[in-house]
Amino acid sequence: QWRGIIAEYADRLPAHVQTHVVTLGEGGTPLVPAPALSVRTGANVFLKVEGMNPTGSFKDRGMTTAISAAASRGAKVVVCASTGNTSASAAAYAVAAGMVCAVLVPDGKIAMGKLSQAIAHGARLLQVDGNFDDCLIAARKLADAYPVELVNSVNPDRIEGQKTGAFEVVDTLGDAPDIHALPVGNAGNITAYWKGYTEYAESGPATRLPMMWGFQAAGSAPIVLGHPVTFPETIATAIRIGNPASWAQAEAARDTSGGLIEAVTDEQILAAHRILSRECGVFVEPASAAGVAGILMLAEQGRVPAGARIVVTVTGHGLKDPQWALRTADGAEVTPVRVSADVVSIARA
Ligand SMILES: Cc1ncc(COP(=O)(O)O)c(/C=C/C(=O)C(=O)O)c1O
Repeated sequence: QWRGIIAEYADRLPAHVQTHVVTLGEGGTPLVPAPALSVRTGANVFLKVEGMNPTGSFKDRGMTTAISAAASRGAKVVVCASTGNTSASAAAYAVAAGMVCAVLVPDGKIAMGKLSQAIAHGARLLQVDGNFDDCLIAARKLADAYPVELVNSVNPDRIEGQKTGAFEVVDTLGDAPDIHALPVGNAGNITAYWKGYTEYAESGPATRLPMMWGFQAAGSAPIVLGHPVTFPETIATAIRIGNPASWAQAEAARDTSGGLIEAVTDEQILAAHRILSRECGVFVEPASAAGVAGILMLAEQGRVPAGARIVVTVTGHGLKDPQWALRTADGAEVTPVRVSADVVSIARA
């Protein structure tokens, strides 16, 4: 029985997250071979399916550690800014910890699945008339002015939890991959994976380090452009972030690993989203497909080393934002059937 990432990686996590453990069994997510992507890229591609976490995204890895640390300090209220998944996760773990949770989300720019989670868990929802970046400024002010814990990825306990994704990849594959690709929004996740890979290489069991390949949405690509984006725009609302909190750390991961951070268009994201569901059997929300869009783009440019072992983190479940499957479906095949009819012959037709 998987015991959650704090118990499974206790020797790799700080003591202060272990005195009062709050867990929903996060982590231990599937590493799925993706032959359809291997054929398309000429590499050997695996998907780290983070939608299989308790609240449907990788955020749970960092929330178990951040909320556990807050609980050990006797916190009663947690607050976070979010494009949706952080708030869904914070709301669930706050309930598990018996805490009150306040979330600040950009008005009208949060996917329904995520909003439903925050509401279901009884979070205090503050819809900010602005973007995620405005929400984060407000959340920081709240945490400065009141005795509430800020659980955004500026909180180092979040990064500590999220680095376990890298540990699991190495524990499953036997070593680090040649390349690790993933979406980049607030840039906590690329920072966390790089931290995990370097720790596993320093003291073993990894014998090597991957290149980190991060991908931003073209309409919301501050790190690619080299300056903040005041009005970020992308259908991948989870990564619609113009001024990443972990900007410098993401650049360090890119440069130290000899990797890259580039942009993919919404069209490329939606094409990858569809390949994942129609050819790999993995249903993700749009932002989660950015890493796959990225390796497909680089393959088209002849920049994917032949036979390279690539792990792509797909970060959130498709049920978070189901409209993208419905809207782009090419007319779902619906055949009317009367119960009395000979269903077999109809199905065969
Ligand atoms: C599905 C999904 N994929 C990728 C990202 C980008 O990760 P970071 O680069 O670590 O920010 C997010 C981030 C979401 C939030 O930032 C939030 O929930 O506030 C996400 O939900």
